[in-house]
Amino acid sequence: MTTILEVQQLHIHFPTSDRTVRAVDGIDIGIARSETLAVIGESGSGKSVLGLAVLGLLPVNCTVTGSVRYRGADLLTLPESELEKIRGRKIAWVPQNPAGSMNPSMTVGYQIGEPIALHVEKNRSIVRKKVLELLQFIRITPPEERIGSYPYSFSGGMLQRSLVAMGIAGLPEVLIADEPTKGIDIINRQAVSALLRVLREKGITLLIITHDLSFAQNLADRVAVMYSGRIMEIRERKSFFDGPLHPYAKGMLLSLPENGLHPISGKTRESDKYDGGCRFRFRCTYTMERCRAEPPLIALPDGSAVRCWLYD
Ligand SMILES: Nc1ncnc2c1ncn2[C@@H]1O[C@H](COP(=O)(O)OP(=O)(O)OP(=O)(O)O)[C@@H](O)[C@H]1O
Ligand code: NI
Repeated sequence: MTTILEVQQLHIHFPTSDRTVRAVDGIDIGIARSETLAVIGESGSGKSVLGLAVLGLLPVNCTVTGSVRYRGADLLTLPESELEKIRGRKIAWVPQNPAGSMNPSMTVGYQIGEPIALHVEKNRSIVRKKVLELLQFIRITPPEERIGSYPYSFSGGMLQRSLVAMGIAGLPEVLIADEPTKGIDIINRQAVSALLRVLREKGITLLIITHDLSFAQNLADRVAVMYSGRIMEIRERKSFFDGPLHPYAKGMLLSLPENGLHPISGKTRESDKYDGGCRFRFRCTYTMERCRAEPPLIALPDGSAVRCWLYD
């Protein structure tokens, strides 16, 4: 098993006038080639910022330490000219907001073709042929009619699928999808899920950021649960959904409608987060004296890991 992406001791902080937002606060994670990893966790836990770090697309107003290695090169220190050779070509991404991510004044076909023309093939008629194939692949048909359409004439689900097509057009090794099922109906969710499954079968490494647990369950090989900038649990998919270990992860599954919609009480308060103890202890039903000290990510015999003193 080859590790294609290796995140080590990653910290991404946003200094603001009155405090520092620790969006990512000490993440270590290795992603194997052809693996599908789902990153789940509540809003603001740092999922998107982690995804942006892997793309070398972090905003300028943050401070970053640690490393994100792709085939040995640290994406955090590579010069922009080198990053440009990787981004879009080797590591591509499907952004979070389909409506805002397409240029309204250019046809969808042109926009899907751009990464191909940029990275793969200069010949316009070959590019067009590949765009037609991609439209067929994402089931936007008939492709010959749709290739000249503008984004306004597409539904949210069609736009989302088009973004997937743009993401894979440059034939990347790694695809990062940020909330690919957000705001689209069940039919389109299934379509996006089916698309990503085909990519997975082709051996593309997938990093899926999602709130949608059933989506993660359908697709992922492993699941990483983030809370307040840290990974609380990282497990093989089936064992995670059969029995999550971390109290936050347990709470998350119990809050699903099919499990009776029991919400996790309390919410993350900024002041609770960074006193050196476990970030979740203010909402946890198992809190003990020890939780005043932040638990390490405790490795378990089956290769999974959980950040909780209960498992020490
Ligand atoms: N450019 C920025 N400037 C300042 N703070 C930021 C910036 N981008 C993100 N943050 C902060 O970093 C934290 C993590 O944000 P992030 O977008 O990664 O969360 P998320 O887990 O993706 O949430 P969601 O599920 O809502 O997309 C949040 O507190 C957010 O406000
Ligand atoms: Ni996000």
